[in-house]
Amino acid sequence: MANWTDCLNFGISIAKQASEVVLSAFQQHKEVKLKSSPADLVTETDQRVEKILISAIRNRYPQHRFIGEESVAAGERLELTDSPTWIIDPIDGTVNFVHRFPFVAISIAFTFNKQIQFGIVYSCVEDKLFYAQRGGGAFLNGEPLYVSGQQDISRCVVVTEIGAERDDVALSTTTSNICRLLKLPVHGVRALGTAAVDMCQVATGGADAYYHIGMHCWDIAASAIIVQEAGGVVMDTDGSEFDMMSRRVIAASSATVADRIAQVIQAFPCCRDDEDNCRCGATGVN
Ligand SMILES: O=P(O)(O)OC(CO)CO
Ligand SMILES: [Mg+2]
Ligand SMILES: [Mg+2]
Repeated sequence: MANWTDCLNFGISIAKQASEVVLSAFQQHKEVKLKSSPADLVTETDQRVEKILISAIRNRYPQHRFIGEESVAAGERLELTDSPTWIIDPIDGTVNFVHRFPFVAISIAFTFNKQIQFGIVYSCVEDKLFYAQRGGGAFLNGEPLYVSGQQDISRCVVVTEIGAERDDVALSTTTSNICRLLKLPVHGVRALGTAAVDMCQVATGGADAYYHIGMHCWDIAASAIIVQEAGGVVMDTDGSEFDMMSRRVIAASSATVADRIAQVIQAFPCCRDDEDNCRCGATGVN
């Protein structure tokens, strides 16, 4: 079996370099364009960082393939094959980036035979580097990470996002899911504005669970393996096996907590990332 450590180390080094671009633009005025909805934003820095990452990786690994948020938004086909593939979100938390709310991350996952081999989430402003390689444990700035192990939903801090979908069905489902969780009760519900960093909170034990319907593979693939390698559970919101293309995810400190959240929340219709006519995330509103 291939050992992808060289790729992981290269990914970490280019994520750190690219974060300099994010940080130098962070305090500046940004030109903002809309994508799939008025809450789905893109800036020149998102596009620039994705180009920097892809060209550096392509230079070093010319045979590898890519799924990049902004390349897909520009019309590139989203297709996961068995080839080594880098799944890139150049800025996870673009709304935060635009507003200078200090949680923005570069998220890089790597798959082979369609299985996630490693994940890197670099929370740029916090200078926190989360990473994990399959079978090798999860780390934050070099220190091992462990989930809380919490089994009791009524003692959980649960992280989620409101998301970019603002149609009536998505909004009412999203808000009623939060109400149902609060009534269980849980200790609290939180949202940092970046799915990648949200999920990494579960890996640190600072939160006990994360769930969302409507995120894309580039938002969640890297942090999914980080949560799993920290001892957590990642599954679909319907309780089935995690599928990064399904746009539904629960990441939790234990199977008990994940199952309880799956029982409580409802999903709204959301086309799969790898569906041919799914234009979710593609430039539609400008
Ligand atoms: O900022 P991005 O990459 O659009 O991602 C959002 C999801 O919509 C936050 O995770
Ligand atoms: Mg994102
Ligand atoms: Mg992004």
